[in-house]
Amino acid sequence: MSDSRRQQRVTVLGATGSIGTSTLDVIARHPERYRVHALTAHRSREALLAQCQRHRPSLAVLDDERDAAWLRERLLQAGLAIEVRAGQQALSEVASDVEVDVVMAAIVGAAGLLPTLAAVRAGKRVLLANKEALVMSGALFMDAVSRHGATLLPIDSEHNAIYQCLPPEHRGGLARHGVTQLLLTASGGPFRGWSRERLAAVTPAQACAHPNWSMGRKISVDSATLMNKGLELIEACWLFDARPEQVQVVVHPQSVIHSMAAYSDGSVLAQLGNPDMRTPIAYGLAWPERIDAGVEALDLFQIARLDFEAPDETAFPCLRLAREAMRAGGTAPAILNGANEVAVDAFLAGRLSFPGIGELVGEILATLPAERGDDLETVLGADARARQAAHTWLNRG
Ligand SMILES: NC(=O)C1=CN([C@@H]2O[C@H](COP(=O)(O)OP(=O)(O)OC[C@H]3O[C@@H](n4cnc5c(N)ncnc54)[C@H](OP(=O)(O)O)[C@@H]3O)[C@@H](O)[C@H]2O)C=CC1
Ligand SMILES: CC(=O)[C@@H](O)[C@H](O)COP(=O)(O)O
Ligand SMILES: [Mn+2]
Repeated sequence: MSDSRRQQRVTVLGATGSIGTSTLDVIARHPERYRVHALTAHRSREALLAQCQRHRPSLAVLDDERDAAWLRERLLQAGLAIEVRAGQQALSEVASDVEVDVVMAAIVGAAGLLPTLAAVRAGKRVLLANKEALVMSGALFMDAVSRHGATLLPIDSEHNAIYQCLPPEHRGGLARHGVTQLLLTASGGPFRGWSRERLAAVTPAQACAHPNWSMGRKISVDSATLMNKGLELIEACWLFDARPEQVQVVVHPQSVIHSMAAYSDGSVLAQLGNPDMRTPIAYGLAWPERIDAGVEALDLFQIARLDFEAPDETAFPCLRLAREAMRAGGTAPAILNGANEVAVDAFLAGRLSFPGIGELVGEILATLPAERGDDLETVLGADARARQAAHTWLNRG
């Protein structure tokens, strides 16, 4: 086996989540190519124990020391020599470990920023699902990718699609490669076509019932508010060196076209496939090769039609707020993201209405001034201030 075909050692951050379990599914199909080095979870100790028994990593990480002690004990009883660590720092350690080749960044939210950056700074192949990390720290994240020679592969289905539709060396300005626009598809979520009035009474269960994708609760709510598309617009700007004006959001309810790139000669290249995250995950793991992902072949006769419409930014203001935050620059996207995470938690806990998510994020963006966001301390400070202001807004009389 040549060096490029040596077994790759993979750390999966957020292993117990939707992306994490899909990643392990793809890895298990190719034992000759991949070996699991480390698996991490926040609190799901039973799920992590089952994954350790199945995938036999060298290391496992949980947030709390008591959960870690519980896992250590169970692994010992099972006769498995797996080291268990606890806490935030341990996440960055297993992401940057010299023995690791590939890191799947699949922790949800801002909690993924430091371990993902640790993987980037260690020059790993980083498979980026955790879009919030890039949204928060855009310039410094992309700068770290260049400076440390990391290989960044987008896993978010739309960005993975665009990556596949662009020429291999696309950085340095889209225009140089004849690309005129990126067409970012959106399903429209479970409330596509609903009025603002009707949205007032929606429940967390309704918001989490995505029409096409099975995902974690936070991103499902983001899809329902269109904040997911807003975060993805910002993500696309950083990944592909695009201005917000160069990214057009196209509602496509079937989620079969995962996104497109338009060229100056009139060509539009699209990537299609069944809505199954194992496709972009397999692409990221194997790039530039292709491997079986266990995904059913696309049957166009069964799909029969593909529809397109413009997003409704009146009923769903979060997309506009994200675009404005990207235009404002600096720490504005970190403020948007921090406020949104607090708002989504409050909505899921029954403390905020669905339209309240956009209202809260809009209010925090309007009140907190954005600063230049060139260093990590400033980004983390903006995130903390946004969260504090959002909690104050929620607790107001
Ligand atoms: N699901 C999807 O199809 C897609 C997801 N993404 C992005 O991928 C990321 C993961 O999404 P998804 O898999 O749906 O999320 P899930 O909620 O399903 O999983 C999140 C994972 O992160 C862990 N986690 C949560 N909070 C923390 C924390 N504070 N510290 C450490 N680990 C933590 C969870 O552990 P535990 O189980 O213990 O809580 C779990 O393993 C998100 O950024 C999302 O936007 C992007 C495109 C598609
Ligand atoms: C699978 C994936 O990439 C999600 O981000 C998905 O795009 C969510 O669907 P929406 O288009 O509804 O936001
Ligand atoms: Mn997506």
